[in-house]
Amino acid sequence: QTAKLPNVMVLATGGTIAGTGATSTTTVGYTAATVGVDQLIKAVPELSKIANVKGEQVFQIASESMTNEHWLALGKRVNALLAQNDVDGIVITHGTDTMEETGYFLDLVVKSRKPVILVGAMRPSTALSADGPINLYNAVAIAGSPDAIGKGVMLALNDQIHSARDVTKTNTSTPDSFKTPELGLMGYIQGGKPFFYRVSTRKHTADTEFDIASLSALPQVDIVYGYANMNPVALDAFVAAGAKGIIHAGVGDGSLAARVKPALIAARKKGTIIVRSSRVGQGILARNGEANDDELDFVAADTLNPQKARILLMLALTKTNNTREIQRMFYTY
Ligand SMILES: NC(=O)CC[C@H](N)C(=O)O
Repeated sequence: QTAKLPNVMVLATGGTIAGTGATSTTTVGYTAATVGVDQLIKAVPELSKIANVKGEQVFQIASESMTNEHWLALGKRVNALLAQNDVDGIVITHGTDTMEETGYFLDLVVKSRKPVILVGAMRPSTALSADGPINLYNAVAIAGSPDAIGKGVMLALNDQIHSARDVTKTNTSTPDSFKTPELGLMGYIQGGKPFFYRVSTRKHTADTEFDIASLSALPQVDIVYGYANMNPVALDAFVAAGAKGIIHAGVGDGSLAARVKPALIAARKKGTIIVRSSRVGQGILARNGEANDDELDFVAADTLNPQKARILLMLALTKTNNTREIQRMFYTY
C-alpha cells in the first residue's frame, strides 16, 4: 500500500463489465458475469497510480436477476467496509440494467459520507473499444477523491457522473446510455479527476432514516404499468400474492384509468399502500394532481420513476404504514 494514495475497495457483482463475447465484434448475445474481480482490476494497471485497490467478488450475476436479498447483503457489506478506517471509498461493478435501482437503494441505506460509485459497461470486456476499463478507472478516481465525499451514491459511465437518485438507463445498447435528463448530470471525469457542477438537494446516505442492519427481508412491492386498455388483472394478482405496496406506473401525470381505479381503491381498503408514479420518465407527480390522493389515501411519487419509487416504498414500509409519513419520505429522498 502507498500511504499517500486513497484505499478503494472494488466490490464486483457481475454484469457486462465482467462479460465475454465470442468475438471482438460481439456486442450483443455475449455472456454477462464471467470475468472475476481480480481480472477486472488486472486489466487496468493504471489503477495502481491513483489508488490502493482491493477487490472482492460479492456476487457474479447479470443485473436483471438482482433481488432484494442481494441488495440487503450488498448494503450491509458496504456499511461494514465504510466503517473501517482503512477504506476511503467503494466502487461497485454492476450490470447496467438495474444499476440505477441498486444505486438508489444504496443512496437510501448507506450510513457514511465516503464515496460509493457504481460502474458498469455497455460493451463486454472482449469487445473492440470495450468501455469497462476506462469506466472502472474513472470510478476508482472518483471513489478516491475528497471532492466526492458527502455527495450521495453516484454512477460513473461514459466520462460522466450521475446521482443515483436521478439517473436512468435510456438506450438498450449504446455506451452513452446513462442520462439524467432535465435535472442534469453531476459532473465529468477528465484525466483521472472528477469535476462536479451539481448536487441533489434530497437527503441521502449519512442523513438517511432507513436502517437495514437488522433486516433479513424487505416488504413485497410490485409495479403495475399503465397503457391504453389497461385492466386490473395484474394489480389484483399482485395484491392476492401479498403485495404490501403497489407502484402505479400510470400514463401521463399518473392518471387512473376508469377500469382500474376501483381495484386500486379496493386494494388500499385491504391495506395495500398505493403510490402513483408515471411511465413518462420526467416531471413531478404531484400529490392531489390527477387524482385526489387525500381522499383516496394514496401517495404521490414526486420525481421518482416507478422502479425507484418501488425501492423507497419498500424502505418506507420497514418503518411505517402511515400514508402521510410515506408521503413525507417521498418529498425528502
Ligand atoms: N450492459 C449490461 O451490463 C447489461 C448486461 C446484463 N443484462 C446486466 O444488466 O447485467
